[in-house]
Amino acid sequence: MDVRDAGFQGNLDADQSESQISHLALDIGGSLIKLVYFSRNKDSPIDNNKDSKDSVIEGRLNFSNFETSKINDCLEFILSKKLHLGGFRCHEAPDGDKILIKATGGGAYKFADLIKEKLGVSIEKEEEMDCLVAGANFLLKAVHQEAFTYMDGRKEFVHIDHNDLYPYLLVNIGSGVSMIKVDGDGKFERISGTSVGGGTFWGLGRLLTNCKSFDELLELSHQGNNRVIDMLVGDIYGGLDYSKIGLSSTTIASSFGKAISDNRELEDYKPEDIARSLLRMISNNIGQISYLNALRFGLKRIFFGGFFIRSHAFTMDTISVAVNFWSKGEAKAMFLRHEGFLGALGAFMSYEKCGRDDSMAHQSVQRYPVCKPIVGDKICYPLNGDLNDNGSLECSVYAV
Ligand SMILES: Nc1ncnc2c1ncn2[C@@H]1O[C@H](COP(=O)(O)OP(=O)(O)O)[C@@H](O)[C@H]1O
Ligand SMILES: CC(C)(COP(=O)(O)O)[C@@H](O)C(=O)NCCC(=O)O
Repeated sequence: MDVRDAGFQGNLDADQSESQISHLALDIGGSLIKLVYFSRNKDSPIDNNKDSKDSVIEGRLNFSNFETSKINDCLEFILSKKLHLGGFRCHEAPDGDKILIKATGGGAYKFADLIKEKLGVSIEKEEEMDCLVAGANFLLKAVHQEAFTYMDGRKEFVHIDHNDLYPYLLVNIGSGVSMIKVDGDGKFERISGTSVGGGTFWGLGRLLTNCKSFDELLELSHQGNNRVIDMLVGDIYGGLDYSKIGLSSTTIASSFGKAISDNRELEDYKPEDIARSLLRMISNNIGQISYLNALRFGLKRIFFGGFFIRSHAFTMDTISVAVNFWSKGEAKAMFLRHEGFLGALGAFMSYEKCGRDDSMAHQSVQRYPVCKPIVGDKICYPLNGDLNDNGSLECSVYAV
């Protein structure tokens, strides 16, 4: 994809018509459905010259998400914007299966029949790990200032040397957590995972604090103080560091450890403090397991994705501190601006395979431009903290 200039914008303009939208891809996970679709700029002509290798269509990649439990709202959204027409056509298929939409994640299996019934299109399933890796590689190669470090409240963009990107560890924190060693385009191995992930934080957090939304839980954690519930080294060592083994008095010795000794009930704790301890416990644990897996394979760079992160300062800070602490400063935690959309982007990129399929190349050439990452073009992003919700990425796609 030739990303010439990019910025995050709102959703589609109201007057964008169906003919301007193509390539809908879905990632239907345990918690959230992620959508990526391309919308052509109104003034960008569709180039029907199928012999040309260089026809460029300018437009935007749009990103949206819905809770998986509200899949019907998502399908209504797709219908209202006619996004379901942005699939690819398979002439050999029986009538009802002629339009196929790329989808990945467990929900591509679980909801295939519902989608067929409600949208009248079929799902072409793409493997989840393939998509995560393809999405991450695309972002790291094609989008300037995609990756950044976050430590002590400071965000620093990381220059990615395309000739020295691999190997790296990709940690996707969704409902559960997958850890993938990436060695190249399409070359990877899922080396580990843990069931203590984003679903755990949201599930336990909802039960313990009674909050009604994930954002409310994050907001609570922002205001809380984990020291009220966590048992610190200093609580055990009379306010002292345990310097012989490198633990300062403020290190958490036992997450939620004070809750056992206090004779206090759940309602005696502030929801803010519970949310803070929980977020810290889960982020710390993921950071530590990630580092141990990086160590197993000698990987120095760890990229974190998944909607759990939500560009949340405290989450990123905790993960970074854990990686830094355990690696003694050797390994680096890096985050991705499109953190939650790796799988959906990977499914989106897989439309390229359709363009290369001889049996339908003709139709694909004319109707469905194919994205080809082209590295090195500069993109300028507005730097604010709220880029990943329904933002869009301006780009050009090459029709092949
Ligand atoms: N609005 C939200 N509703 C629910 N969970 C959210 C929301 N925003 C972020 N999350 C977090 O993101 C996690 C899901 O991340 P995601 O990468 O979409 O995984 P999955 O593919 O399993 O749905 C949730 O478990 C939760 O921790
Ligand atoms: C099963 C999953 C790949 C599904 O992906 P998700 O919907 O959580 O993004 C993921 O939840 C996971 O890797 N869980 C951890 C399982 C384990 O290795 O213990």
